[in-house]
Amino acid sequence: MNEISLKAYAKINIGLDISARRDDGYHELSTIMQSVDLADYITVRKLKKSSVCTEGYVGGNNVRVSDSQSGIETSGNIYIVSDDEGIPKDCKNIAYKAARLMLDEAKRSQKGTCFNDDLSAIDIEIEIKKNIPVQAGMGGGSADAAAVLAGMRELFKIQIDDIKLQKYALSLGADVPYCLTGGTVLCSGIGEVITKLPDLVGCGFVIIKPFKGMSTGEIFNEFDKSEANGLKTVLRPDIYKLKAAVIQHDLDAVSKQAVNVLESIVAKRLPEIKTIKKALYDEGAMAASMTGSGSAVYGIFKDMDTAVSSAGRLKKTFFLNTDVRIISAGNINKGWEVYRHG
Ligand SMILES: C[C@@](CO)(OP(=O)(O)O)[C@H](O)COP(=O)(O)OP(=O)(O)OC[C@H]1O[C@@H](n2ccc(N)nc2=O)[C@H](O)[C@@H]1O
Ligand SMILES: Nc1ncnc2c1ncn2[C@@H]1O[C@H](COP(=O)(O)OP(=O)(O)O)[C@@H](O)[C@H]1O
Repeated sequence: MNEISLKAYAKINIGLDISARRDDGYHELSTIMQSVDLADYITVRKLKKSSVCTEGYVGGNNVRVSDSQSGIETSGNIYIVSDDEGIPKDCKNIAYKAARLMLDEAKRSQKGTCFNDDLSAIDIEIEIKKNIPVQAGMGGGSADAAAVLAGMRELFKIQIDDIKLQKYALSLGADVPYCLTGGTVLCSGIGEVITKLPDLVGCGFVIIKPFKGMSTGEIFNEFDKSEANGLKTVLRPDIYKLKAAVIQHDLDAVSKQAVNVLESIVAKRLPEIKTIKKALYDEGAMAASMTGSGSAVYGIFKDMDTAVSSAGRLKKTFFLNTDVRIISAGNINKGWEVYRHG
């Protein structure tokens, strides 16, 4: 097998509460995470060293940059190729970091075995076809990283268990362990304590992403400042009620708890959040809330057909000639899946 292709699914946060700030700056949170059927397409490819183009090679819309440009100690080049001009193509790409961990792991586990690949003779190309909006609170980069971890384990037949893979995932970012698991899940800790819940079936989502994205770190910083100034967000979800509602498949009760404590912070910077929520409610959404640290907002609709027709109407009417992206999506019970071996 020379390559593996995977879908890396986006997530939304249904309800997000923050309980504490840890000494390392991370925040303890509670949130229901839900995978949605909007995916980046990831291909991990083995390349013979000689077949690799020179550093900084530009082909079509794709840019390849080798990690030797990053100045870090490396063994084996990793190339990021993407149709999205906005995401990093070097060691700053989280998919790159995942590939580096797994390539090193492959080399360690190859020692003393009769493995087919001569790892010193190959480079890795990670191709990312981006569909998940960036800086949306939809975990796009985290999903890409999780797919690379899972894909490389299979491609190189690396003998590591799920526990170690989850550890690697957490070292990459707070959302990555969830993206390895996917589906309907209660996440706590900084995101790594994962409790599987029954699939939230039946409903549909309309997701609206304003043109401007949000940096997760900046939003958590502002949240801290707002607390310090006595502006503590008053609207909080009751996560216990939310969890119970998911278990009972009670979509009305789920909708009542779809509240995100980071939303008011982002809405101060982006007035569009309020406008988008109103438009979703006017369309009959059972709830409308920002996902993660923003800037995308989702509406919960009673079924997928209603979500699709509402998204169509919003595109043609309220948001016509407006710089927002409108997506209708259903839920899915996984974070990633392999769709091709090559
Ligand atoms: C807020 C959430 C909710 O699902 O989603 P996004 O909006 O990013 O999609 C996540 O907790 C984001 O997870 P992730 O995007 O992986 O965060 P990381 O890269 O690990 O951290 C980026 C920065 O966010 C802050 N951070 C992140 C997670 C967390 N529980 N507490 C934090 O304080 C830290 O300042 C950190 O430096
Ligand atoms: N594979 C990737 N896909 C998207 N963004 C990436 C990727 N690798 C690194 N990034 C950087 O991570 C930041 C956060 O991106 P993203 O994962 O979309 O955030 P969020 O989870 O908040 O939606 C972006 O500013 C982007 O430059």
